Amino acid sequence: MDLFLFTKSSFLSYSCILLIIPTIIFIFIKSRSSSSSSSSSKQRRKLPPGPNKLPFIGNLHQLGGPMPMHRILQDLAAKHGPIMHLNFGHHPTIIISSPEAALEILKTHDLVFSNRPATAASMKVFRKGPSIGFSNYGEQWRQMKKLASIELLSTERVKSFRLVREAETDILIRTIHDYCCSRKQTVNLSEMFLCLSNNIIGQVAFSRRFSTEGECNRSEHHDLIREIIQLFGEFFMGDFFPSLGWVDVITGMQAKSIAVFKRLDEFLEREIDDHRLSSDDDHNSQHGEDFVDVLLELQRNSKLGFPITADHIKVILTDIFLAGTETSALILEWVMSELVKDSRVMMKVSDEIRKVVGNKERVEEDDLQKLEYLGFVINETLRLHPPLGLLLPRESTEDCKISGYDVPKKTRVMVNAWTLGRDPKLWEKPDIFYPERFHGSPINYKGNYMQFIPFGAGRRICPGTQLGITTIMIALANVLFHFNWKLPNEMPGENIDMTESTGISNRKKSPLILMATPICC
Ligand code: HEM
Repeated sequence: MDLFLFTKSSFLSYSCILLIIPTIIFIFIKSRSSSSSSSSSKQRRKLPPGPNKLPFIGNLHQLGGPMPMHRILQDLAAKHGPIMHLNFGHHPTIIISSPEAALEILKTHDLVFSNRPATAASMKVFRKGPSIGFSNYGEQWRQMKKLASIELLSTERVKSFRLVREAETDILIRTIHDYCCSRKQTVNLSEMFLCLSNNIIGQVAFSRRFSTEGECNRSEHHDLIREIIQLFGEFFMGDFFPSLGWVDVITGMQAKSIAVFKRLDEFLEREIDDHRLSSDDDHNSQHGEDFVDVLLELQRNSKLGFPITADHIKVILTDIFLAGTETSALILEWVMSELVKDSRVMMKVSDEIRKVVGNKERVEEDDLQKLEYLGFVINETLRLHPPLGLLLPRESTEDCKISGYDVPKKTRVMVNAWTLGRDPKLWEKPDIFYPERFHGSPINYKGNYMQFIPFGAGRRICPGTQLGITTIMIALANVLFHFNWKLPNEMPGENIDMTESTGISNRKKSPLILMATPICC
């Protein structure tokens, strides 16, 4: 069977259509004929699949399309079972949708499945050094991940950026206030949340804001990050059919990724040079050291026992920007969408915050631990809307058995975290947004409960969990403390558009535009 989903056309310039279409038809015919010839040769040889062989479902050539990939794979899993063998182009891939198999991949055989398959985009963006998110497992990767986890994203370091998060949240609240009271306008929360998380990461990494206070206009940097993230979701022919990598030259995809990478490289180079040139006295950030300071200091004192080059520094900063900006913003977008849709939960969580914070001017980070229901609301959103529905793909380094099936070396694996979070065998009424389900439940997002793995699990688990969750909690608590929210034009909350976009991250398709009413006026 061939499952052809070929609907995304943005990357095709008109002149390339002439070339691409015959190529696709050729591949289609070739893959059909090879699958039918192999099945007829199987019949001829009368070789039924062995007991350990994972049945082959078909070829999936997903180039975007109207449905997000995690949904397509969920539909297929409902038909073919929770462990499927598909080919993505030339790459044998298994898709995991059961908690037992996920546990085997992410925990029991974590080491075997700790590689990341290289993609055209990752090779361009990370061509200079070992990326934490996209490199294969190995000594260099271990060093980089340890460096990020201990020196940049540790509990202590995350706490040290508290003033940054609180100050940026204040700016967000002032901006919303200005929109709804002075300008009498609706609020584009999607843009504002992206601005917020971009500025928090900008401050934490470089002591720099990327947009003017009061405006959420898109800065050059803002657009650059968005373009890189989009690049990871784009179709590169070479990723599916390595021998057809030349098609990416003709379609302009290769030039596009080189150009984006060059802009990123120049931007990082400037930031690092500025930090090198400015003495400690000049350095006037609100929180002491930023990530570039920490990395330059580690480079100078060689404390880590391995050399850190300028390229290492750039790669780590790129990882953090790519992984840390959009993820937090899109969770905030989904939480607010779910709350507007369900007035009961909106009221309950807002009441909790207002009761706990009382007469204070704002919610501070010390208040967050008292906001139990807010925590449940965030968990429930992460269950229904994990930003990376398929986590990040992995690849096996040796032959292995999963749920009794043979999985050969170099097989790609995708774990469908989105499906696991909505499995009716694992969750009661899974499609209902019901934060109370986390009350008294031991289930958390730390990678030990396979039905709930929004941050992944095992060696490749997200190292930015704490920074991400703290950013989300402080922003959300303040947005709910200061304002009441509803859809514009008296539209009932249940009419909100909850359609998901396609691409690598699970965003809302349409921006979240709401009416805010300040509590104090
Ligand atoms: C709050 C929202 C976030 C979510 C839901 C999230 C989710 C994820 C997921 C699912 C993965 C892949 C895990 C796997 O393959 O098992 C990942 C990896 C990663 N995340 Fe996050 N993330 C978030 C925030 C952040 C932040 C704020 C940072 C850094 C500032 C960050 C840095 C990374 C890095 C570097 C990796 C690659 C880890 C590796 O491959 O070893 N993330 N994240």
